[in-house]
Amino acid sequence: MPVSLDTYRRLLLTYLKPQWPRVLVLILLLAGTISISLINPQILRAFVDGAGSQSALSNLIVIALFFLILSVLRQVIAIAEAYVATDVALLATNALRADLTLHCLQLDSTFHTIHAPGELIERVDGDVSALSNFFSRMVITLFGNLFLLLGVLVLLFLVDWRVGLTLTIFAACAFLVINRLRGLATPHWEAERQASAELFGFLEERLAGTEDVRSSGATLYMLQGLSRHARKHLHKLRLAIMVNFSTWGTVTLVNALGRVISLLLGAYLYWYAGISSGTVLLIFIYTNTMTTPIEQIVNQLRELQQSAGSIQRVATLLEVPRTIVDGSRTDLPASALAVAFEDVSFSYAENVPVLQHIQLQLAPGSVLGLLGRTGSGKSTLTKLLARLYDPIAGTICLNGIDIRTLSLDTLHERVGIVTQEVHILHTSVRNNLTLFDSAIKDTQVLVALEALGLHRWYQSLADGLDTVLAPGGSGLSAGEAQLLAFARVFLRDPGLVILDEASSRLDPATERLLEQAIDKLLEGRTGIIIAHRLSTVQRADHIMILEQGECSEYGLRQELVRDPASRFAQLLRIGLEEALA
Ligand SMILES: Nc1ncnc2c1ncn2[C@@H]1O[C@H](COP(=O)(O)OP(=O)(O)OP(=O)(O)O)[C@@H](O)[C@H]1O
Repeated sequence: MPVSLDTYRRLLLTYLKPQWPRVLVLILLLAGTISISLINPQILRAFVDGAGSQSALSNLIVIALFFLILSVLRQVIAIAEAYVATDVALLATNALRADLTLHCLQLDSTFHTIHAPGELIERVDGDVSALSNFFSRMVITLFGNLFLLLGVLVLLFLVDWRVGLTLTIFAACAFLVINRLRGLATPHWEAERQASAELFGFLEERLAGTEDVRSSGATLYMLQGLSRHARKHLHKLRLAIMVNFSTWGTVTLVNALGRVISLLLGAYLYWYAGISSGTVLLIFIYTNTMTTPIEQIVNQLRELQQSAGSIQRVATLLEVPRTIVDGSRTDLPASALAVAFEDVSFSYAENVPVLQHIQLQLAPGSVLGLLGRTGSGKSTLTKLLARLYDPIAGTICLNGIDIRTLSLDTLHERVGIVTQEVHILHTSVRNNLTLFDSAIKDTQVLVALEALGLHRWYQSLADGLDTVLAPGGSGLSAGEAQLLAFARVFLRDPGLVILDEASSRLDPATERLLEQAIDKLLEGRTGIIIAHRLSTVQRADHIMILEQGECSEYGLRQELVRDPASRFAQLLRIGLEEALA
């Protein structure tokens, strides 16, 4: 699909406008090189004609020196131009990269379910890098070359109108040919970048699951998949290069034709119109100078073709709307929060209900134990509270405020979630706990570690809070990783804590440590715990049992325990851990 001019315009305006002084310098430098390119052939003509008419040697030396100075100056300007252009490109691409990253982070979970992280990395990095030339040179060079071409044609008209007219017709024909070629390769480059993104997506996904791949003996299968993706990429790349190459070959032929025309014209006018040999040289050099901008324009168009794929994909990504609309209210209290679900229903896909008509009232400071078999919708219910998704019906309130009207920052500050899957970042312990919030002091971090029973672990660290943790937390036990996740939430001091208890069995000592940490975490806070263990369930004031997305039982734990007919009492009799397995 061709990229609309409006897309180009919007991207350029958004990312070049903030750095207009640099862009202005770049334009001035470009104007300098254009002027020198137009003046140099005139000097050469003066030299050749001067030599032909046996002008004084001193005159010729002055002309040669002038030519030399201008040539050096042109190089200096070219270096400055490259420097400023790189600056402009990096600033623009970094800003775009930051915008895309932010946009991806803000997109809802449905989007992230469809797009693998590797694919997004390729989008945010690969495609944006491919756009760097677009920002730094493409438009400026395109216009610069266009001006150079116009300047050459005007000067050729001044030499002789027949020369000017012939070469203008040639330039127009050359443009028509080139224009027809424009856009031919775009779909091929788009397909190439898509194949590249898929290759990266595949690699990322498989490398993230290295242990599973190895332990399940799927290495060969994975390599076959990799080779399939690599083959597809190679095929698309080859096709795109071949289409490009044919464009390029045609342009070279057109340029050679231009040189031949200028030589023939020069020879004709030398014999029949008496122009000087210097002027013949001038016509040839100007025609040469003219073929350069035509070639460069094609070059730029070629790169534009290449980047059109990236531009299209970046623009498409930026246009993916956020289904989760940010609210503006920030007036949640700093204390424990009341939670209410009013007839909430949700589904990931149409007509496949995952939660149906959920009613729930939790007073500030109380704890809900959420039970249910795997796939019953427990995690989904907690995701709705963090607004990773919005319900399709019903309302969720915190302290009587519909969470859709709350600012997402406030919501995420006041609702802390610990999932079973703890993401440990490859950075210092401090950063892992504060999540780069420099307002959190080291003393607070140490208090959190102490409170959650991690002080022994902390003392074993070689560099204290500066100790860098291995990527993915591979150096940590499951219990330690869970406790670190608790500490993260503890430091943010939320009013509601959601805890997806680890279902894996831990050794009794670690389990005790986790129990104490959970107590500490819930102190003075409202809690929702997806519980797998009896000991955890016992700290809940309310119990909710989900079955296939519906609430099959909800009430005060003590009352449910006392009622032998209750589902909860049955679960306790069977044994919670066995019943929920
Ligand atoms: N991102 C998603 N896209 C589509 N369906 C999903 C998604 N996440 C979960 N589901 C489906 O929704 C249903 C409820 O899943 P959910 O993870 O909430 O259950 P759960 O009770 O928390 O299970 P578990 O105890 O195994 O974590 C399941 O059928 C699951 O397959």
